[in-house]
Amino acid sequence: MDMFIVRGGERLSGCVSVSGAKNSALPLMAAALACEGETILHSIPNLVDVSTQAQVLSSLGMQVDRDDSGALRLKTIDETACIADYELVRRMRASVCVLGPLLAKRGMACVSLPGGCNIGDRPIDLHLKGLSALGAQIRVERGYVIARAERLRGANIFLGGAFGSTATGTCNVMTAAALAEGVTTIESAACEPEVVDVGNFLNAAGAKIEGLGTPFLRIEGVEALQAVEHEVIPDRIEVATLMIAAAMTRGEVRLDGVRPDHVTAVIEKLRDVGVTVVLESPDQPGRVQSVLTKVAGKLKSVDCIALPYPGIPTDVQAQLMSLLSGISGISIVTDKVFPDRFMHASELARMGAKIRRESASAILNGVSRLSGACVMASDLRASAALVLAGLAAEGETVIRRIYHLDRGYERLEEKLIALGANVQRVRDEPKNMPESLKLTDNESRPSHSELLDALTGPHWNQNQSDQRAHQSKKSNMR
Ligand SMILES: CC(=O)N[C@H]1[C@@H](OP(=O)(O)OP(=O)(O)OC[C@H]2O[C@@H](n3ccc(=O)[nH]c3=O)[C@H](O)[C@@H]2O)O[C@H](CO)[C@@H](O)[C@@H]1O
Ligand SMILES: C=C(OP(=O)(O)O)C(=O)O
Repeated sequence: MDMFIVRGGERLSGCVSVSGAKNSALPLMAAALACEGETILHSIPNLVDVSTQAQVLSSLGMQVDRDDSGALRLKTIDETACIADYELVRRMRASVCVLGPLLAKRGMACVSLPGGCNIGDRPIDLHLKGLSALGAQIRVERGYVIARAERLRGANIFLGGAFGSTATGTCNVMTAAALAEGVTTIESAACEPEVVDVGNFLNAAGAKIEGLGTPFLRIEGVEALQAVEHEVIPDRIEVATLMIAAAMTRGEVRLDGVRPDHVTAVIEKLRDVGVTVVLESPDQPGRVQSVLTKVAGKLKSVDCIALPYPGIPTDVQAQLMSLLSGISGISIVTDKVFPDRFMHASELARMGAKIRRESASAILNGVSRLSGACVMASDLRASAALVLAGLAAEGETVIRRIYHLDRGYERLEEKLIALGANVQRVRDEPKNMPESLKLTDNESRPSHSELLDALTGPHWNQNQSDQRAHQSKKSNMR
């Protein structure tokens, strides 16, 4: 297992390019199951999740190769397979996206209930509701969704749940409906750009989907989909993460290959905080372009709420919390998509953040500077939030269980290093722990002497007699 050692305090500056979107790439790969011929996907990021999805698809009879240009080529060579095994599917959420295409194309599917980031309740009832409405017979047995259908038939489907719509669920139902007989309408469809990307891919392959990007989709089923070549959209979550990294280090960073209209809510929030964000072509936000993020003056605390698109993405909530933890004043961060997605709060607290949880919100009392510590990544975006906190913190931060990060960011540390950050990837072994975080018993805690220094050091507002008392206590303790 690897860990990161981040030495904080470097101001990020320079330019990096954004990778293709993970949350587009994965359902797109699954949608290739529904097509005849060879699908070619460009700008698929090189991620652990992408190789897991490739393994899921190989187990379902697809040949998946990366060619010399970096494009992913996917072709069905055996249509008889229909079991997506627990061992693979448990590793990530998007593997459930094979369910709709399998049912529509092969008439049967046996797919393990999916895994994914541990960010709260993640049922798939809406996926199953939509596919059942299309005429599939579905049972959940021993951890698997077992589904059959002769020919799916169009239906009117409402995909809204308690916390909005479902992104992967919309991809599943939309792909199945594209090959169903007759017309399907989906109300409360997810509007996320990644869902639109999958819809555009299906339309290029011959599907008839109207209303993409709105909550109402009308899908006229077709007999077959013909494989096409497709370019994955830029990763808006990576864009937001790097913009926040620039803000937290008071840096100046240009990102190439951004769709600004996919991150409008984040840009607006950063501007509220006092960050300057300059678009290359402000009159054409729907065009892929460069975006400059820089900080000149003082930053201020703000409240923010993670919502379904076009709101602030829940996948950026942790990174924003990291930013706001280090800005003086009170900020309230609320997550209306995953109300329990606050695993990063206790780790940020190790770095000095003052955070109080209240149901779906975290109340932050921003500190002037976070301090380096040894922290544990709990999920993908929590990992990113901790890396950002480490960049801004005083001293060294060790982030363990960085494998979460590798699921969803392509070469993040390389990009940060290119921008001037001091980040090192090392094996998670006691010998690699930096001196500042080492203890004699090889645990990653500060030494007793450092703790005593903190108790008696100059950071206190003490009168002289208090200081003398602390000093004498310190010598007794030694
Ligand atoms: C691979 C992928 O694309 N992952 C993204 C996708 O996850 P994913 O598609 O799993 O997330 P959903 O959009 O389905 O979940 C949104 C909300 O709906 C609820 N829900 C979902 C499905 C369902 O059948 N029933 C139900 O109640 C969820 O618990 C959650 O509260 O969208 C999330 C929300 O933007 C992002 O955080 C994930 O990064
Ligand atoms: C939650 C995420 O991923 P997944 O849905 O694959 O768990 C994410 O990308 O932040």
